[in-house]
Amino acid sequence: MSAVPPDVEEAAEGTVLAAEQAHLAVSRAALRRMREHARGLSADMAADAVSRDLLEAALDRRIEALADHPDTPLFFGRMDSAGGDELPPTMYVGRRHVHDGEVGRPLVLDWRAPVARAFYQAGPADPMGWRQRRRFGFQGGRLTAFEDEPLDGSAADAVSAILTAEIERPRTGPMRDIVATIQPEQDVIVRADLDRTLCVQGAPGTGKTAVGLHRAAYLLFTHRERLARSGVLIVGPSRAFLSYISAVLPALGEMRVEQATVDDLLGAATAPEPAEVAALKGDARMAGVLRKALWLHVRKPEEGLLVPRGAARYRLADHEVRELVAELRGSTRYGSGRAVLAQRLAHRILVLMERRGEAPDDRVQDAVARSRPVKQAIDQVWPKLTPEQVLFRLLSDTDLLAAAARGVLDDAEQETLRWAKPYRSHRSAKWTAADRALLDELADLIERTPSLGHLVVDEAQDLSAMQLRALGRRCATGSATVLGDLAQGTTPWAARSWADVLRHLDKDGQVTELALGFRVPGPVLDYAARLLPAIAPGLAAPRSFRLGRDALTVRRVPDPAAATVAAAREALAKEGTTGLIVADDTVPAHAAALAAAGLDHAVLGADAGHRLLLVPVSQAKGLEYDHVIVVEPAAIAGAETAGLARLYVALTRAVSTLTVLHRADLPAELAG
Ligand SMILES: Nc1ncnc2c1ncn2[C@@H]1O[C@H](COP(=O)(O)OP(=O)(O)OP(=O)(O)O)[C@@H](O)[C@H]1O
Repeated sequence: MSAVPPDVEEAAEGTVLAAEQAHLAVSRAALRRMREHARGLSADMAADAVSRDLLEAALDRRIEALADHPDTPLFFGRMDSAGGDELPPTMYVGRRHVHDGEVGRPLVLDWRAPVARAFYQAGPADPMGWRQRRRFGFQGGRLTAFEDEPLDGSAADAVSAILTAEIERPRTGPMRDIVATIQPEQDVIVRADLDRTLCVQGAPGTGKTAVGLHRAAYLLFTHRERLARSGVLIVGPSRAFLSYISAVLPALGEMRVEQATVDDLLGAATAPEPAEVAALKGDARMAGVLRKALWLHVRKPEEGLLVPRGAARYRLADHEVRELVAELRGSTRYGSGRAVLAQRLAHRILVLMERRGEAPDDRVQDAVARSRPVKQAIDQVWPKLTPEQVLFRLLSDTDLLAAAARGVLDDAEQETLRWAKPYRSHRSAKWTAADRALLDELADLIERTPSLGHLVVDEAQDLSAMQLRALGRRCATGSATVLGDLAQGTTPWAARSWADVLRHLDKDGQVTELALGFRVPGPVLDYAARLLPAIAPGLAAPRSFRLGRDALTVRRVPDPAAATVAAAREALAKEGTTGLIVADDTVPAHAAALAAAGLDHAVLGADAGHRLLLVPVSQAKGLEYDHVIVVEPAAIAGAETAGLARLYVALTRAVSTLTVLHRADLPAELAG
């Protein structure tokens, strides 16, 4: 076979590139027309004012979604078919459908369309009817390169340069979507059916968060109507994390997905508490204790019921009331039980009326159910309660706690739970993070919590059984994508197995693993992995996609403060962001040192616009920076029970370089 001369090859490539640029220009013009068309649509055809408002809002969203962002490529891939009848000869894959208005010819297909799956999944083992995959390289919005991959197995097993460039690109701001480079094993998770709950274990930087967000976008596209009604929620570990990921879904055209921390959902803590108390309150056994505590408030009726109606008086004997209460006790939500009991009592009275020859209808039953004697009887037997009242009593009333916890918690555990200094009332009580999950459990025992269509839970390893139950009931009729890493668990109640997590969520789910890291360079990941035998002995050491030969520097320094300033200055001279991760209690000292040295910086959370961020280690989870400086690992490891796991999180935030500075000896597990 004769080789094609380089200049001829270059010219041919130039022609192909020009043709692709022309297709981009045509697609952009078509998108502009689609947007103009949407602008021209009127909401006036709506039947009434409410429908008009809804339609107007939908049109506004449509117009917004059709905006052409000059910096994001409209398509990033192309597939050429192998010639069968079922597939189009060519398909361009991009962030949204773009079609030619006149004939409706598709110019770009949304990456979430079923046919577009081939762009991510087709390979020599299964070309799925396609002959070739083409990836495009962009600079800003300009198409500058392309790369072809035959799907018949004739290509050398080379790694795509465009993919490598995308993964190695310096990070400059909030997280970006990965829609152009989703990997086959990630795509399987992204496109899993809506009714499947998936649990993804993955080492740092394997793309769990990215996959969770793309799955939300995929599900919203594929089940638009159903999920528009029931809703999708992303739950993340901190506000800083949510702000970091906040741009991803809007970039994929999904403007209306809720994002929340567990605190946002359950309420923030107003009091701290020792780890061992928190761990016990987070234990799944508390669900049974709370249930019992609540139902212990239903008293055995000692009296019958007397209902006067006009001149007549109707009487139910005490045993009849007892029977009705016993039937209902524990078989309904506590709150609805009150209403049902009122109706059943009223019904019995109605039967008495009929026996006396009256002909009462439903309205009479309702009136009796709402009458004063019935209300009084119910308030006595089945009192109205708030979650706060019940938890207040449980944590302050030794007898109630003993009765509710009998056979479940031993004496020492009951002692641990009880407030050492009880509050004066449920109104003045301060609640801890663990209490918030208990209150949520009680709220659900009283009134059913509404369920969403899908929940994405990130950093799920950090949630207690009781918090997981709170999330599980928020997707009781839906499904969940559960993401996390058992090695990064830092809470007193961190999960030890995903089977446990799924059980607490009350979901039948499948556990899968992502094994290839896209963030952390190989040498840095290997270094951090020295901690794994101590923090998660069951997990295999992660692999990295990235070589990053000079990525790791570990330096013992006589003056950490000065060395930190020097390292920060050095990092700032390079491209991208720098995260200076330090033990929480040393943040003010480091901030002062950076300010004194005149280095522009912000403490994480205060302001997103700075290239140098000072990060309290407790806030680092889920985040990433091009350059990371970790100061005094021993201080981080020594500050809390799960200190080594916290250190593992800190050491795995770097995209390009990690510098570890220490004066004290490194923790033995890391020293190697
Ligand atoms: N297929 C991919 N193509 C390009 N970039 C990717 C891909 N998968 C992951 N990344 C990038 O790798 C980085 C890490 O991804 P992500 O934050 O989702 O990982 P994670 O598993 O959630 O990490 P952690 O456990 O540390 O929170 C991100 O910058 C993400 O954009």
